[in-house]
Amino acid sequence: MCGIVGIVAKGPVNQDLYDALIVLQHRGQDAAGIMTIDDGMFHLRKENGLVRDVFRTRHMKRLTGNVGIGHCRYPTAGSSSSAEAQPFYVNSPFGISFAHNGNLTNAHELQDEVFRISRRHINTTSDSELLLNIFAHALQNAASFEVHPEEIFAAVETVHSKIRGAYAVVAAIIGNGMVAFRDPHGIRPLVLGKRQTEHGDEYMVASESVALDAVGFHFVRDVAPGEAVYVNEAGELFTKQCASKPSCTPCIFEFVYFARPDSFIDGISVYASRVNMGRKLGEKIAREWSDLDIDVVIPIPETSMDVALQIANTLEKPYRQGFVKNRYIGRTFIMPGQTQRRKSVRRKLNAISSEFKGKNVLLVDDSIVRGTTSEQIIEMARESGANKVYFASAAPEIRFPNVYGIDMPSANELIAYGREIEQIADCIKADGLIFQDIEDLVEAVREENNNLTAFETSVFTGNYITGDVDQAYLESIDKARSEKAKSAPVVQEELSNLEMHNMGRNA
Ligand SMILES: O=P(O)(O)OC[C@H]1O[C@H](OP(=O)(O)OP(=O)(O)O)[C@H](O)[C@@H]1O
Ligand SMILES: NC(=O)CC[C@H](N)C(=O)O
Ligand SMILES: [Mg+2]
Repeated sequence: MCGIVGIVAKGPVNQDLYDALIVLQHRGQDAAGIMTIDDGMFHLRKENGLVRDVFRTRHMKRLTGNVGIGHCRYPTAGSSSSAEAQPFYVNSPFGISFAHNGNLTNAHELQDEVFRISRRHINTTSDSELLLNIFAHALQNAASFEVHPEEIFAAVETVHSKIRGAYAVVAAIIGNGMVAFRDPHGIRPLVLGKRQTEHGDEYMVASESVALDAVGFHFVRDVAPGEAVYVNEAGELFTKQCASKPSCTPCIFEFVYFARPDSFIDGISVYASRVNMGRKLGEKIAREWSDLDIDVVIPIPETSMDVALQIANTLEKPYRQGFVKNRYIGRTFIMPGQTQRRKSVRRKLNAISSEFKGKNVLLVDDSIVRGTTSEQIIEMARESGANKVYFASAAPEIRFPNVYGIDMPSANELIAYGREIEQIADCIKADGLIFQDIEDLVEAVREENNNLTAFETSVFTGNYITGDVDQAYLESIDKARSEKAKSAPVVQEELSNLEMHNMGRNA
């Protein structure tokens, strides 16, 4: 997952973009970037690292201008070279900078077309750079220097017709303004916000509504699946549905894990959906484990806390904080390699022994993906003297790779792949293990907005909403992006890709 943001304001946007990226940090910890437009020039700073480390005062001072976009990255395609940090940039037409959350499923086929037909060179292995070039080529024939909104929307229509996969995009065009659009299935989230000033209205788009809150924009609405939003430099807003058959099927994993609880996605409070998940799972535990003597419910910080509290309420059992999270360590799951992920669990979480000693504990997590966290946490609970250790997951068993912006390319790496629940329990050494049912998960989220009829649930069901994902594609991403592939020497070479960054005229 990545975080994207874009602002067209009446004054400098650098600080607001930075503050928005800080609250979107949970969506991508590998790299961050901001590109602003000032006086017909782009100013760019992007680098590997957390937002707070990438931007120093000297960079912020150079990021001048009233229009800009930002990105924090969690790679799902290409390499983790800083050259693939975003925003990306092309010089033609006009000069376009571009940031993308999601993952394309037909990037490979398009690569050849972009070179042979569009005569455009892609200098990285990033699917986002490819997407930018498809958009740029579609806009190439705009009639005048000042692009008409209809020309922007026609370019987005072309993008929709060529691209498959998940994409929430924001772009800034020199001399024109900001464009944002969302894929026709609405897999990745995107919201529109507005701020009124004495000089006129300012607009902002962001991956999550929490970014609007952080910088004082009020939430206007979600960008609809397939829709494009264009704000010109004068601050006028234009919108158009650019997909022929849009449908709203957001990624359910946003609600399970990715998004912050204080965000709203497609009319759904992420927090409320997690409370509902806790209630549903609590009811299942009460039904199926009525004979178990659970003394205490303990969350595995941070994301599962809202779920665990509701499970405790439903079971009428005490809720206790048995693990303390080190506030300076980021999310484990979105770290780039398994070695780093394994090491970080114990650095990040420490047990309060008194909460475990002699007790039958029910540990709760939002999901079990590779089993990195659950296995170590159960070991820690036992070292702290727990009697029995039961484990509950607010998401069902994850058995299928993700192709839409979550870096889970390889079924073999998923602990539930090819295993029944008892076997998974054996692997993580739990005395009992229970998963949410998929119907209950969907219902928990849908309860908050009945207008949504379906979600992107492929990691649980193997049904990919875009309908174009076959075994050959899954094998190709497994080959390219599995842990084994990532540790192969070829990736090291890839890291030395030309790191073509552009700091603008004043660099
Ligand atoms: O089975 P695994 O492969 O370990 O993945 C699942 C775990 O990873 C995530 O936590 P993470 O530490 O990323 O973030 P959090 O602090 O938001 O819970 C998630 O909340 C689970 O705890
Ligand atoms: N997680 C994401 O949204 C990733 C965006 C893009 N596919 C990249 O790898 O950079
Ligand atoms: Mg977690």
